[in-house]
Amino acid sequence: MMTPTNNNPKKLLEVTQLQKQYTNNGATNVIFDGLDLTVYENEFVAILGHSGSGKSTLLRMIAGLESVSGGSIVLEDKEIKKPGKERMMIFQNYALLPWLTVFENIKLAVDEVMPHMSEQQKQDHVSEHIAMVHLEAAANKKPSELSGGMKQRVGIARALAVQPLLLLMDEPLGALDPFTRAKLQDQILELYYKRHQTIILVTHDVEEALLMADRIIILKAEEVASIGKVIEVPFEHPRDRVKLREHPEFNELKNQTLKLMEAYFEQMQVGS
Ligand SMILES: Nc1ncnc2c1ncn2[C@@H]1O[C@H](COP(=O)(O)OP(=O)(O)OP(=O)(O)O)[C@@H](O)[C@H]1O
Repeated sequence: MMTPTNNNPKKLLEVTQLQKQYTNNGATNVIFDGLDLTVYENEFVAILGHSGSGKSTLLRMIAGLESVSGGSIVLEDKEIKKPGKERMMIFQNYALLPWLTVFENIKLAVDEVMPHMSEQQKQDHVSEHIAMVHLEAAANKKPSELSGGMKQRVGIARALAVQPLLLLMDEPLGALDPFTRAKLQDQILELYYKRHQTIILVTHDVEEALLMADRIIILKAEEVASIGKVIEVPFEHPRDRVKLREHPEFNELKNQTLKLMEAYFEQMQVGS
């Protein structure tokens, strides 16, 4: 695990003096004006912030789905200009192809990024990832036959099958009921431990961020969006949600974070 005590963590992603603005009908809306952020290898970073604080815009720029207006985003010495297979994004709305089965949805991604593998190797690779998210029994089902939680597990399996350097998750569990959500949080953590996957997770949920992340970046939006606070989450991995919820430090940190976000929200209301 990437922990604050790791002596010499390797930088994976460097966001430097990032600027982003949108111009619509001649009016310019500046979202970021000089944001800096470093993410280290094998780190789990959560980006928290209220609606409109720029979380999705930042993640989409890291994914290469959105252009930057200034500054740079560099992944392992390579500047990000467009989407690439070393960064996989998981969306809230699953983004599965409805006419393909679970197996075929994942296979499509594998075919695209692993052309050097034999057909048998690719099929084994897909099966292995289906097993990883415990969906063996649903391998030949279409997305319409699956629950929301199952669809999201397909999305996770598909993203991990591509073996990205960086996994980007934009509110991936936002549409799920609390129990399915908790189960998937645990499964994502399990994959994080097994694969040493570097992850950036965008979420509104303070408890989710504290339960999962090594470090939490809280965005605030006044005139422009910026990093309001960085929290190094002090709890050892692997984490147990039941024990953590009873931990006084967990509750203290949760309350402090909520208060801070409320204050940022108030400031935004005043500014807008
Ligand atoms: N295509 C666009 N054109 C103009 N402004 C945009 C565009 N996309 C986003 N914005 C603006 O950028 C700001 C940040 O939006 P963003 O969606 O990144 O916030 P967010 O924190 O992800 O919000 P939410 O939690 O509601 O998803 C908002 O003020 C939004 O209006």
